Amino acid sequence: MIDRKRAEAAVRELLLAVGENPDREGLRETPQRVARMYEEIFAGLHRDPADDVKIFVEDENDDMILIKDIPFYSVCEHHLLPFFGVAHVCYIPKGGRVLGLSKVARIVDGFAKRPQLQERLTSQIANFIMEQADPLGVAVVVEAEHLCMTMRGIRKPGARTQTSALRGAFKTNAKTRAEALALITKGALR
Ligand SMILES: Nc1nc2c(ncn2[C@@H]2O[C@H](COP(=O)(O)OP(=O)(O)OP(=O)(O)O)[C@@H](O)[C@H]2O)c(=O)[nH]1
Ligand SMILES: [Zn+2]
Repeated sequence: MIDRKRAEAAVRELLLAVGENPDREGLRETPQRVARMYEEIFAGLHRDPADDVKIFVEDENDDMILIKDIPFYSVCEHHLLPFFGVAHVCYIPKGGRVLGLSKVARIVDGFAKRPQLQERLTSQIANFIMEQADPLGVAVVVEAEHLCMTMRGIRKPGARTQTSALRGAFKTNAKTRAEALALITKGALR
């Protein structure tokens, strides 16, 4: 669990360090509030993503399944600023084993709610689905905007980073990969 008291003390210390007065009216409850917020936005550190898995066996279904535009909010581990966007998760079930649709979004959330790197978020989702559902393949594409690149530093608002992780058939079979990437990037479902 997150050590709330320690987080509160650290936020108070940070306010002092930046030259603020943590005892002024508007800031008095801020350390508690921020500590509570960290419990929420870093909840994935203390949850087993396997708890979010539910698998159904669906008649030897081996057709591609794409869950598109799953919104997520994460925190970049370099600056502790948000990065956010959408994840697209595509997989081909094996032996009819399909994941509950909402569970895919829960898996994305669980890995997003930690100090993260976009590349690691992308590969963790793909690896986890491979381990848990043992599908023929998984393709995960994540598109995000990083506040550390837009509100500070290089300041390039609108710059978006796209990362992908391909496993199984999506890695080995160019046609399967092209089909998935076309569905994802062309917005066939929009
Ligand atoms: N690969 C990758 N880089 C990231 C991610 N989030 C932030 N970064 C980058 O991490 C790098 C950290 O660079 P540093 O030079 O250590 O930090 P900095 O001086 O604050 O860098 P600037 O952002 O360029 O001002 C920056 O280039 C960020 O854009 C991510 O999810 N993946
Ligand atoms: Zn950053």
